[in-house]
Amino acid sequence: MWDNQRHQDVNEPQEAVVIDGISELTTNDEANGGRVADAALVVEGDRIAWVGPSRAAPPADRRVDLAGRAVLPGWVDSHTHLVFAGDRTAEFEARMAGEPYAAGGINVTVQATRAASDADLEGNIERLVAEARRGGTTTIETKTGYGLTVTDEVRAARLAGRHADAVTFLGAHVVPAGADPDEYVALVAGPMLDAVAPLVTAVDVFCEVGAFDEAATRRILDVARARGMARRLHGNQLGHGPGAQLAVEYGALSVDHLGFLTDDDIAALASSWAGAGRGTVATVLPACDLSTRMPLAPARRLLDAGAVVAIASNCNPGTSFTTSMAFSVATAVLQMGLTVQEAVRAATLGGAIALGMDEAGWLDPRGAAQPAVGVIGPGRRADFQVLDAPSVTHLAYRPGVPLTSAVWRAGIREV
Ligand SMILES: N=CN[C@@H](CCC(=O)O)C(=O)O
Ligand SMILES: [Zn+2]
Repeated sequence: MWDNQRHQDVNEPQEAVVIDGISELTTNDEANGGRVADAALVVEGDRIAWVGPSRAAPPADRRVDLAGRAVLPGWVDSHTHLVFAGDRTAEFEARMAGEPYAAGGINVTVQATRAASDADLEGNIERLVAEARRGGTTTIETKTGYGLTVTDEVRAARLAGRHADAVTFLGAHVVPAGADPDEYVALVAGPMLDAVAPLVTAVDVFCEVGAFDEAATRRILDVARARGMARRLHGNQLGHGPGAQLAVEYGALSVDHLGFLTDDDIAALASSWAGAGRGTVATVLPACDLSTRMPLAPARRLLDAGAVVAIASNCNPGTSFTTSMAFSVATAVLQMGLTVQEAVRAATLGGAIALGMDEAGWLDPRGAAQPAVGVIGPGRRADFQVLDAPSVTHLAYRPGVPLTSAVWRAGIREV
């Protein structure tokens, strides 16, 4: 029977642990059609060593019996903003009373974040990463963007890099209160980017009315591309804009939000995957769409057109104060028209593709090369979650119920 004790010895070199009694194993691996019934898997060190039907499981040093529970990859949350202080409860209450969301609220968090100590900021990141882990998240990206001075953005990147698997530079979040817009864009694309570059893995711009227009977005993306840095965009969140098309043009890893897309935008995102290289992932943020009372991103149309879709939490104090990927998945199923399997894939492998972590050798913020994530298959990082349910269908069938009962990351049971 599955016990709830943490297994401290799992990461001993080459110890083989067979996880057996899996009613349904979601692998995201084409080698087995993405799913294996009555399955087992073997963990060795920090990797998956074997996956297959229970009856064929090889001998191992230790056996864990899941007694008919479902296993799936750990969530890969490819979009969060965890480096902040303060909260925006009052703004949320006003929104629920009918006020529209406006990007200007970001400056409220900027003031609180600048005033906070390193210890307070780091404690907040740690708490939120731990909360995400309890909910099944094994890989998490986070962004700067509530500092908006060279010193504060560097501090955010440094603190984020101690706890997140990927750190994105979002100096181009909004123009800080009192700053000249042109001068601020020059600062972001110049000295600020120079200072944060060693600490981050990608550059992001909030391309939206009230944040950065097309010309400013191009200016920053041109510099990021010339430096060989990965690009991503916040786009098409508050209205239709050029974000999705710019993301494809600049070969961005992802464009995120996407509540306002034309057929042409959807076609561009889909056709970005037509060639041999990587395209741009369409990342939808269901919890944010609900919390801002904005239109839901057209995830169904994106998938039908052939786009690669990711689901992320967008955890931040303004538009989406949740780390729950399970809630995001359930919402994508119940409100956006995805099947459970599509939503689970988007929240695991989709996120890994959006972060460039679906292939081995990606570098974490400490500079260590990591095995691929998002798939449960031989050689992949041993990141997976156990549900207190017989299938992933229960994630949407029983919405709001905390079904994740164990979480393994890099071969270690952490929850
Ligand atoms: N859209 C831009 N940035 C965040 C919101 C940040 C905030 O309101 O504090 C987002 O992804 O939703
Ligand atoms: Zn965001």
